Amino acid sequence: MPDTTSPAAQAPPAPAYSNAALRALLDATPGVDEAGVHARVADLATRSVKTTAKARAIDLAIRMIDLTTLEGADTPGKVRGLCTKALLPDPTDRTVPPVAAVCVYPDLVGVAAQALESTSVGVASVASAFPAGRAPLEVRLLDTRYAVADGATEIDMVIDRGAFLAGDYRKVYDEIVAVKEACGRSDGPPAHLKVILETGELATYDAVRRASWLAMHAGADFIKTSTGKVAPAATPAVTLIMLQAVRDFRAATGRQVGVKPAGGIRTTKDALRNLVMVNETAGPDWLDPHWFRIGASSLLNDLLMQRAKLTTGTYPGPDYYSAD
Ligand SMILES: O=C[C@H](O)COP(=O)(O)O
Repeated sequence: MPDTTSPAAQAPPAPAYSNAALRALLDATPGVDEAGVHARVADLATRSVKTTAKARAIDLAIRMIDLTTLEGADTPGKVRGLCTKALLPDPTDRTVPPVAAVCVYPDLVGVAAQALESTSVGVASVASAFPAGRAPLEVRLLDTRYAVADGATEIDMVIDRGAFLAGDYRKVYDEIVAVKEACGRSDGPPAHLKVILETGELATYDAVRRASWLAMHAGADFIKTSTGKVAPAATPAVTLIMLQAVRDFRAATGRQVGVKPAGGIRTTKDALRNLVMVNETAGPDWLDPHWFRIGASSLLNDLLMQRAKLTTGTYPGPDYYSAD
C-alpha cells in the first residue's frame, strides 16, 4: 500500500536526461486550451458553498495555510509571534485548528523550529537564493542545506526562470534534482520539496504546464505557483493548469504531487474558490494539507472572521485578531 501521507516518501530518484530528451518528454504532455481554461475558471467561480460545508471548508483552508513572512524587515520576534499564531490562530477559540506550516527565510528557520518543536506545524523555508534563484548552484545548495540543518521540514525552492525560458530544461531539471538531494538529512526524513515556478514570469500558460511537468519529473513533492514577489501570482487560471498537471501526472506515473498556490490569496472567498477548484479538477484526494497548501501572509485573519461570523452570527472587529 503506498504511503499517501508522505509525499517525499513516494518520489523515486530522478533519472538523468539530455536536454533533447527532456524537450521530447514535455512535448508529449497534454497541451493547454487557453479558452477552455478561462471558461472553466469562470464556471468554477459560480459555485456557492452552503453554510455547513462552508464551516468545514474554512477549517480545512486554515489547516492548509503556509503562514508566511518574507520581508527584509523580519525579526526573530516577528517569527516567534507568527509561530504562536500558527499553533493557536484564535486564543479565544481553541476549536480553531493550527495551520500547516510557517514559511520564513532560511536565517530564521532556527527560531521557527525552536518555537514549533514537537508540534504538528511544519517549518518551511524559501531556500536556494529566493526569490530569483540567480546564484551558482553551490550557493543554492548551501542555502538549502543550511535551512535543513537548522530544522526546516519543507523547502520551497525557485526554478531558474531564465534557464527555463531559454529552453535549457536540463539546467532546471538538474538543479531541482540536486536541491532535492540537499533536502535529505542523516537523522530523519528528508524535507519535502516544493518547487516554485514563478508563473508570473513564464509568459504563457503552456510554459506553466511544461514547467509543472519538468518539476514533477525531477522529483518535486509539490509544485508552487509563485514567490509572492512578482505579479500576477496565484491566479485561478495558473492554479487550474497546475491542478490538471498533477492529476495527469499521477495518471501517467502513479505518483501524487501536491500543489501550492501562493501570492495574493487574501480572502475567504479566494480560499474557498481554490478548494472548489481542487475538488473538481485534481479531485478529493488532494483536499488535504498533505497535498494542497495555500501560501499566504494575510489570509488567516479573514478566515477567522468568517468562521466567527458562522459560529456567533456577528463579525469581530478588524482589530480583534493579532496581525497575520
Ligand atoms: O509564499 C507565500 C507568499 O509569499 C505570500 O504572498 P502574499 O503576501 O501575497 O500572501
